[in-house]
Amino acid sequence: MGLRVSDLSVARGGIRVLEGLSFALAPGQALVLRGPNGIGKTTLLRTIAGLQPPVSGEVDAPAEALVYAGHADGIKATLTVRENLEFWAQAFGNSDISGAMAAFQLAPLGERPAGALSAGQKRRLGLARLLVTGREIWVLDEPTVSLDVEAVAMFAAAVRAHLAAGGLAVIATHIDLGLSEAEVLDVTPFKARPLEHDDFDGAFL
Ligand SMILES: Nc1ncnc2c1ncn2[C@@H]1O[C@H](COP(=O)(O)OP(=O)(O)OP(=O)(O)O)[C@@H](O)[C@H]1O
Repeated sequence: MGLRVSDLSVARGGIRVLEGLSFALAPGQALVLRGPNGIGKTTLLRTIAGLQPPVSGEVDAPAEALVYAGHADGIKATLTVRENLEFWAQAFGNSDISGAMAAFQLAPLGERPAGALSAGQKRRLGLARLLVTGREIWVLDEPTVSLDVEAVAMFAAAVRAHLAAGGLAVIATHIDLGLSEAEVLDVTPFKARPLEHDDFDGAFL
């Protein structure tokens, strides 16, 4: 089960931001997306995740194998850390949250309402959620925001374990995750050119 992106163009707010992107990932592979603020990484990830349609081109990935984690936490503030994970595990047809709790060292926070966590702790919970989904394709937008060095290492280890188990991941990040095995794609050269009018005069008439 892989992910293939072919000649993809994506738009935000009706304006094309990236065009002509192609890449393929096989099980066990990770791709890190780089590029300056506003270039279109979030837009690309949302398109890959099927949350918005492409302008043109194709994303070939089984939707039922994919999970997207974006900027919004999606954490239920009144549930405890443990209950949040149990809720998500159940939503994805799983029950065992122990691996996820351990990977992000959440046991000491298990009975705390998620609303009472710090930003970095919330992020750790949000990332732990990936593990309970059991899904193969992780599409992650800035997963390490608010994380300290130790938590970034937890995340990198979780990605590595995911890849070793035959998963794959596309990750937009500005920081070095220390994942030397990941391919890096700078999307800057794929910035969409301004639209050219076929009928230049017509635009003024
Ligand atoms: N709701 C919106 N309506 C219109 N344009 C938007 C909207 N949200 C973002 N944009 C614009 O779309 C472009 C692509 O944004 P996107 O969030 O995909 O970039 P990014 O590469 O993820 O940036 P960052 O590194 O800052 O997260 C930017 O120029 C941005 O200003």
